[in-house]
Amino acid sequence: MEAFKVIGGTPLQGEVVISGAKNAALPILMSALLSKTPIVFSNVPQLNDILTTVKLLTQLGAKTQWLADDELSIDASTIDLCRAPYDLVKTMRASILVLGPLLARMGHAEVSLPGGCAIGARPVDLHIQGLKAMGADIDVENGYIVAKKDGRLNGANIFMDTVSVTGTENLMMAAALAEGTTIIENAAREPEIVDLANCLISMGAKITGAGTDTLTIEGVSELNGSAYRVMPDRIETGTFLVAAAVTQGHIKCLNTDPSALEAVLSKLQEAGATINTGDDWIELIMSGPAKAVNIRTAPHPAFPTDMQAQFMTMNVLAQGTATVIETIFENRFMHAPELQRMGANISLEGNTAIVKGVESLNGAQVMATDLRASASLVIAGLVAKTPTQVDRIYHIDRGYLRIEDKLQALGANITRIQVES
Ligand SMILES: CC(=O)N[C@H]1[C@@H](OP(=O)(O)OP(=O)(O)OC[C@H]2O[C@@H](n3ccc(=O)[nH]c3=O)[C@H](O)[C@@H]2O)O[C@H](CO)[C@@H](O)[C@@H]1O
Ligand SMILES: C=C(OP(=O)(O)O)C(=O)O
Repeated sequence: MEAFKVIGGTPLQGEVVISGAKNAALPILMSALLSKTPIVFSNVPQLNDILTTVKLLTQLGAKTQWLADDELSIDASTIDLCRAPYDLVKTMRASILVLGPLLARMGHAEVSLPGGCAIGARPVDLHIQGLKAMGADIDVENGYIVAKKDGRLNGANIFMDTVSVTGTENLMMAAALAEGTTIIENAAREPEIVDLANCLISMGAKITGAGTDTLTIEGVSELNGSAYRVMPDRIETGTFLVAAAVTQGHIKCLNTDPSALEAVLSKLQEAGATINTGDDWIELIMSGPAKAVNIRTAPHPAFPTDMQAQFMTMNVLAQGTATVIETIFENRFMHAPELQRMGANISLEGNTAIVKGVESLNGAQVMATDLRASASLVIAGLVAKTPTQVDRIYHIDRGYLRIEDKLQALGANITRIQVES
């Protein structure tokens, strides 16, 4: 098994090129299932989750080909299978995103129920309810969601009880090929929703309201894509900015989009960072210890849950005491006990963490439990007084492209090592 060995003490300095967004690329690549023509996607990060997606699309009968490191061609004109099997879904929950497109295109989809994961139960009831409202007949059989519809799905008025990112994406993709108009209320407003909508529109879909809480989708009978460029990864960007802030460094993130990171940038400024931005870059300068900042996660445009763990590490070493409230996932504090093993002062009560800043952390052997928790532990390692080993980094490889290469280029001492499993 692989782990990271991190030797702390060097402020991050220099420039880092941000990759395409995992959470935008996943639904966008799945949307190729709706197109009768081949599409070339660019700015696609070759992350483990993306490779799983390519495997899934290939199993369904699509032809996929990497044309360059970050350029992928998908031809789904030939899909012939409608089943996403458990062995793929269990490694990547986002496989649920084939449900809407397959049902809309083929009138039939079988997708393994994802089950829970380290950060919470994560049900998919809203995906199912929305598709039922569009006329689908859906049952759960032997752990699989089995969905059928004779003819096209029907447009429907759908109110989502809880704001769900992939739920909104699944329904938006299904509605794009439905007969009639679908209105999704209380829709997610994340930038990745806007990116998916733009991709679908480039394929001929009629969608308005992306980025607001009401989406209107007028179904069309056929979609034909040609090319689409995935947006930059706002969470990778935020992670590098926090790493630079914690190490009191000075970095510039290139190929990114500051407008997708407003809540994160404003919290970094509150912590004492100087932030400069251009159209596609963000510079951060931190010349002293961070000030503690309170965080409350909530759907976009509020502070993203995917940045909570990284900010917890910043607060662990900050001046003062911070309250961190996680409102999206019921078990997303798994990094806290690992940070405590490095000397952090954190007390947990339900969905609230009280973090009292300490002067320094000691290195330790710690275990990554999920994607962003792993990032928070790597950041802690970058400033710990003694070496840190972060185990189970297959979590981090799901969402960060060559993170050790990018951190090394900024001056960090981090290496990938083999350890006994
Ligand atoms: C691939 C991807 O884009 N992943 C992101 C997506 O996950 P994902 O789309 O899975 O997260 P959701 O937005 O659906 O989850 C938000 C909340 O809604 C609940 N819920 C969701 C669906 C449902 O049918 N029923 C239900 O109760 C969830 O348990 C959770 O409490 O959004 C999350 C919230 O911003 C991010 O942390 C993930 O990085
Ligand atoms: C939770 C995340 O991803 P996923 O929904 O793929 O588990 C994440 O990107 O932080």
